[in-house]
Amino acid sequence: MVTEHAMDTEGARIIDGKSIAAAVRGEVAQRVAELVARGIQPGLDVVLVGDDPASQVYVRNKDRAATRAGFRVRTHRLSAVTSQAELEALVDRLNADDEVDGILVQLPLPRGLDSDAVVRRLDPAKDVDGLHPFNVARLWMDRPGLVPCTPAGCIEMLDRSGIEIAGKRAVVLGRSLLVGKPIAALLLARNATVTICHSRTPDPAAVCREAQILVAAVGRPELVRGDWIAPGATVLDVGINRVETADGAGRLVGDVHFEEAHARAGWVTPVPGGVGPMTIAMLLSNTATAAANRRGRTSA
Ligand SMILES: NC(=O)C1=CN([C@@H]2O[C@H](COP(=O)(O)OP(=O)(O)OC[C@H]3O[C@@H](n4cnc5c(N)ncnc54)[C@H](OP(=O)(O)O)[C@@H]3O)[C@@H](O)[C@H]2O)C=CC1
Ligand SMILES: Nc1nc(=O)c2c([nH]1)NC[C@@H]1CN(c3ccc(C(=O)N[C@@H](CCC(=O)O)C(=O)O)cc3)C=[N+]21
Ligand SMILES: [Mg+2]
Repeated sequence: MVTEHAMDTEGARIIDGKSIAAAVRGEVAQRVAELVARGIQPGLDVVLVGDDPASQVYVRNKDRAATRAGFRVRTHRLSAVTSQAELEALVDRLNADDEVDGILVQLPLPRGLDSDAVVRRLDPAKDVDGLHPFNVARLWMDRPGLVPCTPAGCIEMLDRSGIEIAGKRAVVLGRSLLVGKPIAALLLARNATVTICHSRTPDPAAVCREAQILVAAVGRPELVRGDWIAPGATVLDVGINRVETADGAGRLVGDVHFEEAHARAGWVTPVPGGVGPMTIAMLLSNTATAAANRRGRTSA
């Protein structure tokens, strides 16, 4: 196997999402500075309904990163009892506002709200999460569009770590519209042979053991154990799970048991400090792209 040399007694190499994300954010800041020099102030509006814990982590880190990269950022915090009509009215308002380049509606929405209807209502040109059916179709057609941030971040981490995708066997655990499916589409577009596992897959451990690239996006703390991982494989851990600790403080863990993965894999992403920071960097990149596309590249 190509990656065998990477596995030695010291364990897997860590893919440092934090530092790769910092490099991406630096490049985005440059693009933002160019827009600002043309009199364009790119703006990102985030909608958070209720108090999903993973969304709270996202909002906290995203606001600061976006501001530092030169964006105008606004977070609309709505109560968990917001109605569908109120939420859609906000989306309409943001669609119509020319100062808004990117709109991100945090998922999952609280019970009773129809996220599909909300996402369909977004202006696809402002859909920096890449979830509108237009952008989903573009993704599966291998045409450039706004690509979901976490999947785009996973590919960026592989590329910037020099990990080959073409010809590899890839297994994606999870089939959500936000993460699992778009990651599978991007790996497929890059000529990996892709298998998708989900909650009805018999013996997912056996399927995962076939993977040269394994992406875990299930939202199950440390589901993936060492014996799910082929020696030398690349393991990307998308999971963001808050678990209780004895001192009551709680801590963040991924969908992969990090120590066991580290002992077997060739490359592994940590949680925190792995895929999460990349999601934010790619969100900023998408917002800069949306701003450049919307406001015209030739006007200056
Ligand atoms: N790092 C980051 O930037 C981001 C992290 N996340 C995190 O990633 C995780 C996944 O998010 P998301 O995709 O939105 O979650 P969803 O809950 O929408 O999807 C989970 C998927 O995992 C599958 N699944 C659940 N349990 C198992 C199991 N035991 N074995 C196999 N498959 C299983 C489900 O299968 P089925 O379809 O059959 O129900 C489903 O397809 C969460 O921890 C989330 O917080 C999310 C976005 C960004
Ligand atoms: N429409 C939508 N798009 C999303 O992309 C989306 C979403 N809804 N809902 C919630 C999930 C979760 N998510 C995270 C992104 C970054 C971190 C992140 O920054 N993590 C850091 C922070 C760690 C910390 O603060 O302790 C890390 O992993 O190192 C976390 C979680 C995006 N999501
Ligand atoms: Mg995303």
